[in-house]
Amino acid sequence: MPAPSEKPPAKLALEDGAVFAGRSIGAPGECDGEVCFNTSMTGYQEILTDPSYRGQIVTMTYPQIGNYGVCPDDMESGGPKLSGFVVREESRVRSNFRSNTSLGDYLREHGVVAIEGIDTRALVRHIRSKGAMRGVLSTTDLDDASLVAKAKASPGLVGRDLVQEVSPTDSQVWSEPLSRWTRLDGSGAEPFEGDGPHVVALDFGMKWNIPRCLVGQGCRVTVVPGKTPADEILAHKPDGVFLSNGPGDPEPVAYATDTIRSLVGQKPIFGICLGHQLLSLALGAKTYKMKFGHRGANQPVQDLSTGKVEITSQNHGFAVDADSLPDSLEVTHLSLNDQTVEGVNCRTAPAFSVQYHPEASAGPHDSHYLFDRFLAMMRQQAPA
Ligand SMILES: NC(=O)CC[C@H](N)C(=O)O
Repeated sequence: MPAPSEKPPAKLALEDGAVFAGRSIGAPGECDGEVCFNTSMTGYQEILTDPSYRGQIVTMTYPQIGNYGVCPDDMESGGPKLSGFVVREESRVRSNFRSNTSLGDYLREHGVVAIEGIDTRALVRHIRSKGAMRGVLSTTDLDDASLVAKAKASPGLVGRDLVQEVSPTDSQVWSEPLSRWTRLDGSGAEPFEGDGPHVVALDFGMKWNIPRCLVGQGCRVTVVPGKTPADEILAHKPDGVFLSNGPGDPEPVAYATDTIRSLVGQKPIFGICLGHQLLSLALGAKTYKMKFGHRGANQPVQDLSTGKVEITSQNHGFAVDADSLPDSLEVTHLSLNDQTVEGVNCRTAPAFSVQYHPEASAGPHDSHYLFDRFLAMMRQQAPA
């Protein structure tokens, strides 16, 4: 790894004129996107490859990133999906028998523009007080005025369908189980096609740990593109339909809300994150853009049905508006940080969803029980 003095200069500029100068730790080039921050201490690899970060420049609040390298087992998709990456300091050493490459080499290999050496605390305080902002990260243009102009011209997230950039074009049967490093019982990880309830997963940019968890529950899992219409989904004869996470604003993904609306009541449905927002929209609720969102592995959520608090992994910048819920939807989970909606249940049909990530990766496993709830719902609805 090059010494800090040998790393080329890089700059991050925000649309409001703030500019942060640092050093490049990734590929040469320039990217734009919404600048957000994640408070996880670990999980940078899962964050880099989570397709929900499409269109975003992610800042890690934890000050040193890269310490445990990059491991082939910890991918959440086929490669980085975000726009750019910001850290306080890239670790000079990587120490992990599971890793096969360093963070910097991985970023360069995949063309990710990334910066270190900026005051990430100042950047995060800026975004927290002023709200999420568009930005530009560059190693090729270091002129402040030019960068700020480019940040202002960046399209942002609102009103764009980013799902189509990360959703697959073909269906596949999923057989990869949880890696043995994340299995709660520590057992091996041979490919496995479950013989339990058949789940058709609508992939809007799905994190791979979700189908791994479903297979871990014994489910047979068929992953289909996010644009798959209802009749094609039903032709797979599913016992349940899963709605995945995914990037950007849920409102423009109208083809998915139409599909979901016609599936509600026909099959048990479980949605995570974007899937939760799309289910809520399909049933008549509204979504809105949050000031700076929830991203981290330490977000407290209360399950209102049990009163229990779970610490959750989250990544979202939009949310379901509690005041817009139709009578058919009830709030089941609340954020204890800001009282926003974290889960809903349909009163009239077997369908529920959460705004956070029970598949963890990275993050705590407190919410894994939601996969059990989905399994129980499918078993209950199955014809005798
Ligand atoms: N992880 C997700 O599915 C994110 C959902 C949506 N893109 C948001 O930012 O709110």
